[in-house]
Amino acid sequence: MMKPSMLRSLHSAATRGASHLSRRGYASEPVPERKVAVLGAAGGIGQPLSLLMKLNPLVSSLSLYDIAGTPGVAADVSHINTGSEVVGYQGDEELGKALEGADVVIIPAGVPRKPGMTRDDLFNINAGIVKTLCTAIAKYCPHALVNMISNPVNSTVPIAAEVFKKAGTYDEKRLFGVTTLDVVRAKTFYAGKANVPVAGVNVPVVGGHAGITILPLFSQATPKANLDDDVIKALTKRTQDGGTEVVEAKAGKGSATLSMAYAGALFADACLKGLNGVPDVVECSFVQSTVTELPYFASKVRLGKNGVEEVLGLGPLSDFEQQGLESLKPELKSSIEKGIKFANQ
Ligand SMILES: NC(=O)C1=CN([C@@H]2O[C@H](COP(=O)(O)OP(=O)(O)OC[C@H]3O[C@@H](n4cnc5c(N)ncnc54)[C@H](O)[C@@H]3O)[C@@H](O)[C@H]2O)C=CC1
Ligand SMILES: O=C([O-])CC(=O)C(=O)O
Repeated sequence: MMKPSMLRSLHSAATRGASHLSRRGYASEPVPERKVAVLGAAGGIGQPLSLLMKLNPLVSSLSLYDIAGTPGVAADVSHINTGSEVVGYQGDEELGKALEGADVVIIPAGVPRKPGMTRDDLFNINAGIVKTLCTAIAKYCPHALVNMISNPVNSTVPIAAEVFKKAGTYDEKRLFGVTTLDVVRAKTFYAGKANVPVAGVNVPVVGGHAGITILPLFSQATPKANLDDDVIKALTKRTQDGGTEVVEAKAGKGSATLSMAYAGALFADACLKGLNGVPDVVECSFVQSTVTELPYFASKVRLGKNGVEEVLGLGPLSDFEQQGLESLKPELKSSIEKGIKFANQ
């Protein structure tokens, strides 16, 4: 995955004038041409995410789509002196062109929460947006890896799967709910309490992406720290409520955008590395799963040339985590079923 140090090296590459980086990896190996499409590119997440993807040397073509505002965002981002070509597409009639030939499609299109709302309160608007966009993906780039950011992720991923199944293009290896922000938060909060440098911290986060369905596994966090049970409980709650913390702080002006753009860029980078054959790329993601009895579940996933290479198991859980796992299942199950039902109406 893209480490913070890599963002620094991307920045210095960009400031050196890195046109050659679109075709060359870090070890001077030629890397394949890759098209990445961002759907919702003019939004709060979409804009900084487009910027970060423009800095990624694994991207050769960056396609920025939204219902409005993309000409400006694309013109702006295109002036950055990295190698990728940037094209903006606006409105339904340009969606096909935006998607054609895409290797990775990132979807941050949809409305964000306001204080007092749950992610599920976004369902009525975002479910329809995701359904429309996935119908076009099935038509124009059926083999792309789809990175779903739009909430409620616990329902939008099943919606996408059903749309792809109906179109006859579903491949469970290619559909991902982006839960990377939960991991990013868990790492940050853990490093603070454990008093260790955050750059070396790892924390798996499993389950789903809403409230108690977000289950950080601090018992597996590295480096190990002897944190008291009440500290682990507080860290777990803060990770579960991380999105709400930002929604409240923004006081009606939306939800996490900058940290989400960072997390989305990390996950897309991991997908590109996997596609390019880089070994041992492992990230947590909400995918089709047999890890529990639920059909979709977030856990560590090994990424490869076809997307998901292996869905990894949960590993040993503490009693507290085991309880958290049992408590999250009913909510996650009903969010998944809601998505499936909507897509088949
Ligand atoms: N998975 C995660 O961890 C996170 C997910 N989110 C979710 O990401 C979504 C976007 O959040 P923001 O960027 O803050 O919202 P925003 O409102 O700032 O941007 C959304 C963008 O989507 C565009 N859009 C709407 N309908 C569209 C369509 N049919 N096709 C293409 N674009 C369309 C809008 O024009 C807008 O530019 C929300 O659903 C939010 O809840 C936010 C943070 C974290
Ligand atoms: O909380 C929200 O609505 C946005 C989100 O998913 C997050 O920040 O984790």
